[in-house]
Amino acid sequence: MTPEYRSGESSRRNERGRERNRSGERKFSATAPGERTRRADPARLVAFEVLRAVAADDAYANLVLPTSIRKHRLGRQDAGFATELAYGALRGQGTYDAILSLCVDRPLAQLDPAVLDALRLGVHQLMAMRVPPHAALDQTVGLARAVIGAGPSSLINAVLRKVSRKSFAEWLDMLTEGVEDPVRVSSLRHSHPEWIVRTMRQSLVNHGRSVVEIDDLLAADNAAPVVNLVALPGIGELDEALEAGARAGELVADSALFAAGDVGRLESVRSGRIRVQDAGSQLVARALAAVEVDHPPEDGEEWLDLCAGPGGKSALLAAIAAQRGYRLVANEPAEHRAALVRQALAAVDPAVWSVRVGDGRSIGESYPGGFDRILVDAPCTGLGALRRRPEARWRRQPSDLAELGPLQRALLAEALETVRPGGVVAYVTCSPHPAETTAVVQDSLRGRDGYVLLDAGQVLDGVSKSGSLHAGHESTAQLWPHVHGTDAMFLALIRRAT
Ligand SMILES: C[S@@+](CC[C@H](N)C(=O)[O-])C[C@H]1O[C@@H](n2cnc3c(N)ncnc32)[C@H](O)[C@@H]1O
Repeated sequence: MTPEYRSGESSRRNERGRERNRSGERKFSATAPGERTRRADPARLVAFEVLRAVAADDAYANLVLPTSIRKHRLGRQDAGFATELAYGALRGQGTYDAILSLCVDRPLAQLDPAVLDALRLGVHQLMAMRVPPHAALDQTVGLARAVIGAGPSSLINAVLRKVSRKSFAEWLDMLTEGVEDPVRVSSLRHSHPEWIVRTMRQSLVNHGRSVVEIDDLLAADNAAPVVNLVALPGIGELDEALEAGARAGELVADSALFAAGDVGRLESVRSGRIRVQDAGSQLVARALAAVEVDHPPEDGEEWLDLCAGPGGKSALLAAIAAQRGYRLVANEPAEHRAALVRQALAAVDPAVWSVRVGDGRSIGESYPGGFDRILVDAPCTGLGALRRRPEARWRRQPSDLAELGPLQRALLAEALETVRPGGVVAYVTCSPHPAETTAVVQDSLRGRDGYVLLDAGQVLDGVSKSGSLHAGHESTAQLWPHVHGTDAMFLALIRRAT
């Protein structure tokens, strides 16, 4: 069935895409579901398309969403509403399904997957978006009628009515009443799979923090991250972004936080002089650039980004290298990602950098002279960036860790062999999981003489604005979303003795 679009709805949305004029009272339409709207509100249709593409085609929400927003020509407010709805429903899926299980008369697995996605969208509007209940019901039924058919209208209407009878806090209390396992409680309250909750508890302790922080950490995963910007040193200025409403970043130099809409409207961003990059990524790249190298070559250092795609850290490193008269090789095995690296580096003098397309595990063969600084930003589970990838928590499996472990160790081993005496390797992941952070570093250094673990926390402090991040623990460093407002980046710095 071809969806029809309804105008006017968007005029009730405010700047952040939230709906205005919500009264405390729960009102429902007096009209029977079969007689109500058969049209899909374009913003809700976009959110529905995103959920369907994620579930049915294994798509990434952050890639599908902009395409769908463009296809349906959403304005800024509607785009904000669609983003909050799609991302919120995906992040909240675990908790929302638990609520729905208490309101549907059969196992959720027996529902048409499209109906289940429509219900999740309805629940998110009711529980987290302050959409008036009658609008959430009417619009979800209208969406379902337009894109799925009339069949499930009554079911959707009845289920969402049940959901709307309690507040989110009341549902959470009901779901967790009598549950003694703290992992299960956190999983239900913060919509994370139990294995990830367990992993995060272990990660906090492993990196010298307390397990009582777990709820703050999981809650931080559920908050939309503010867009972080970096002005490439010597190339970009933040003026335009600041004039457009950005505020200077508190963690690291040349950074800003931009919460004023589409960052693509800034010319400095379009030209690549300013880039979107999490402050944690900025900090770890700057830490590698800041640490001392023993006996640096007189004709300038050679730097390597071993796992460069899509090129965020390469761009920052290359800009710093350019300021110092150094050179950077950015290596990436996937051709399409190598193309993104070239794009990311385009604003930096091309005499400074080159891109190699190849497996990092054998890079030493191509560069027998080695490098003075090597960044190993290893392929990892990305468990430290769940707030950025709303569906990732449901897709990742504990078995991913076992698969990635040998690759992470092989890449770090190759970097340790390829770094020049006196040079430094930075091992970085956007995951705090001990299996891909400290265990990889310890295994790689075991039995290998002549390598020293530097105090990464101290080096990070040195490149931070405050001078005191409290990220270090036993020589390595771990940033956290709930503490630093960054992705959970891990950093180890290893120097090869001269
Ligand atoms: C975490 S990402 C790097 C992010 C990047 N440093 C940035 O800041 O934009 C890991 C990258 O490693 C690449 N990779 C996977 N296998 C690799 C290998 N064998 N050698 C080198 N890189 C590899 C992936 O394609 C991916 O682009």
